[in-house]
Amino acid sequence: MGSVTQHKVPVIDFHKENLDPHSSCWISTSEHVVRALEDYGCFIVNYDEFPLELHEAIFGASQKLFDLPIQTKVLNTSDTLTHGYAGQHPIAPLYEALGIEHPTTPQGVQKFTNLLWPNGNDSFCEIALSYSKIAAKLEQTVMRMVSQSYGIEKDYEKILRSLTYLLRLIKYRKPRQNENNVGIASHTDKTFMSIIHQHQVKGLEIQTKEGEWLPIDLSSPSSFFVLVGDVCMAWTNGRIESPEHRVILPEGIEERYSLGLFSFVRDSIVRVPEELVDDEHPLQYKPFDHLKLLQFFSTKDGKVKIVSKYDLKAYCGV
Ligand SMILES: O=C(O)CCC(=O)C(=O)O
Ligand SMILES: [Fe+2]
Repeated sequence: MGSVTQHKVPVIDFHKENLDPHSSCWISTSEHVVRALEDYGCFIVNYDEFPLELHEAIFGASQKLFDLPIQTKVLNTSDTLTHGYAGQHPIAPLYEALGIEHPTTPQGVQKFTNLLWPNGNDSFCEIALSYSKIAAKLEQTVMRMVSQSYGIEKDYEKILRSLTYLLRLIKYRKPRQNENNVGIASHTDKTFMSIIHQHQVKGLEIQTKEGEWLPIDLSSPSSFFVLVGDVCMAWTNGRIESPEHRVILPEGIEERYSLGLFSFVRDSIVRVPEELVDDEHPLQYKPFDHLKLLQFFSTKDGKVKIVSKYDLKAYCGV
């Protein structure tokens, strides 16, 4: 009988001391982060810097947003695929989402707020901006650790100059009779990186490389889920892989709210850094344009297709 390994998504604490790049624990934390990403493509982070009040505030704000009439919510359109309102889709009937473009800037949140609340909503602006800045900082800390470990900081600086964010606010309603409880079917994110936060109700699951589904338990209000998108997988020449994930709504819940801070590389070609290509690691992905990748994986009516990481090879595989 072979031994059975119990897989568990790694949990890493980020606090003041290990977030100082000059500290000795920065190095050990970086090693932990890189190992988690290489093994699972994701990890849970307990992020000390995140205030409890902001957790309550952003989900309170999100609830009010989804309570707006549908005619108002559909005003949230975008020139960029997957960046605007999504809902009532036959393949994901429980899922509804709105997207704030450039949410780490006052102009970005203001533009979104003006559209949905023509009489203004300063509190929403303030909350969405504070939340997005903290989540973006978390992503950048993680990627600094990764790029330092791989010796590709210069390449990361270049990516960072072209990086734009989208804050997606998501609501899943409970299934009606005869509907199944799949909130979002198995997929990998077509992002550079994704940072997920949730409110009380569980349901997010990831698939390990061995094919096992693991629940993501974000039990504390300061827990976040960091996951690699397909674009980061290609950029690291497959050193880290984007994990398949899905949302299965637990029995008996009324609804589930979550938030995704997603990053995209705009107006710049993504190339695998030379340092990550050698005899042992031949080049796997050709240089590509992130927004064209979104187009490649979208249907004619502008909806993103639910596809896996293996499909990326069809777009930019060598
Ligand atoms: O709601 C969640 O927890 C995850 C959402 C997700 O995977 C996505 O929007 O791509
Ligand atoms: Fe996702």
